Amino acid sequence: MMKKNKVAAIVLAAGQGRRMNSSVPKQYLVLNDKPVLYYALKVFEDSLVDEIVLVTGKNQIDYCKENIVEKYHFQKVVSIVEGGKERYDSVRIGLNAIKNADYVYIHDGARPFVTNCMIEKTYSAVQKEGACVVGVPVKDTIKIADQSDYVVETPRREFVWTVQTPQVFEYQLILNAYEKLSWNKAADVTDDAMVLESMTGHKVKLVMGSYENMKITTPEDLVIAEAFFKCRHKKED
Ligand SMILES: Nc1ccn([C@@H]2O[C@H](COP(=O)(O)OP(=O)(O)OP(=O)(O)O)[C@@H](O)[C@H]2O)c(=O)n1
Ligand SMILES: C[C@](O)(CO)[C@H](O)COP(=O)(O)O
Repeated sequence: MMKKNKVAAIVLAAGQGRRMNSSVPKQYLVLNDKPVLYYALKVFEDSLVDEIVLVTGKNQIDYCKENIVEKYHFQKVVSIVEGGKERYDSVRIGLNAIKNADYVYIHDGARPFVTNCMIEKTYSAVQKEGACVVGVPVKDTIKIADQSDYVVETPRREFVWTVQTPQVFEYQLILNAYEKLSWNKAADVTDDAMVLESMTGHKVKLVMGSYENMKITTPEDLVIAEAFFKCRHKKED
């Protein structure tokens, strides 16, 4: 693939994993013999991305440097920075840590099943569209509810996707959007595309991801993720 642009990736690992309910933050839990965070870093390390900014939790920089970045020889990790209270704070810190980039990938360190194919597909899309996110069409029927749990709307399923990461943007575009984000709007933010949509109105293209590209969020997700790895090994045998 031809590439002359400068491409950066922010890998987020500064969350506390409250829903995982584990004393060790979920990004460091062991999955198939390696820390959860290893898998996303490995895919970005071996991809078209030029440099990676790793965003970690408070007092975790040295731990990550020794036990992940140096141990697994991730040479594209050019900086490790301490994240913020919410995901959007960590993204903003990550964006500011990038010195020079045309495009930026933003990825949850808690999503170990990102693939090189997703990275390449989104790279093609972002050069054309300026902003794209990986996602999958929903399989269930979705209901929009009111505050008392009564259904107020059933959107047509063919138009409903769940979105994942990576979310990929022209660097300056997403940086400007995050700079505009005020604290009262930030409270509702659950992904990066939403910041761009609400702050600039820029269109965001959906790119087909995979149903495997799950986020490790609650304890049962680890069981499912282990099963995915077992399945992969079986296929390789
Ligand atoms: N302040 C935060 C919060 C989240 N994240 C990262 O964003 C990704 C997605 O967030 P989520 O799954 O919500 O992680 P946690 O915040 O750790 O989980 P919880 O909401 O259950 O506490 C994770 O890779 C997480 O480490 C981050 O870098 N900084
Ligand atoms: C960005 C994200 O992974 C897209 O699905 C998700 O919205 C993160 O949400 P979380 O509440 O921080 O897990």
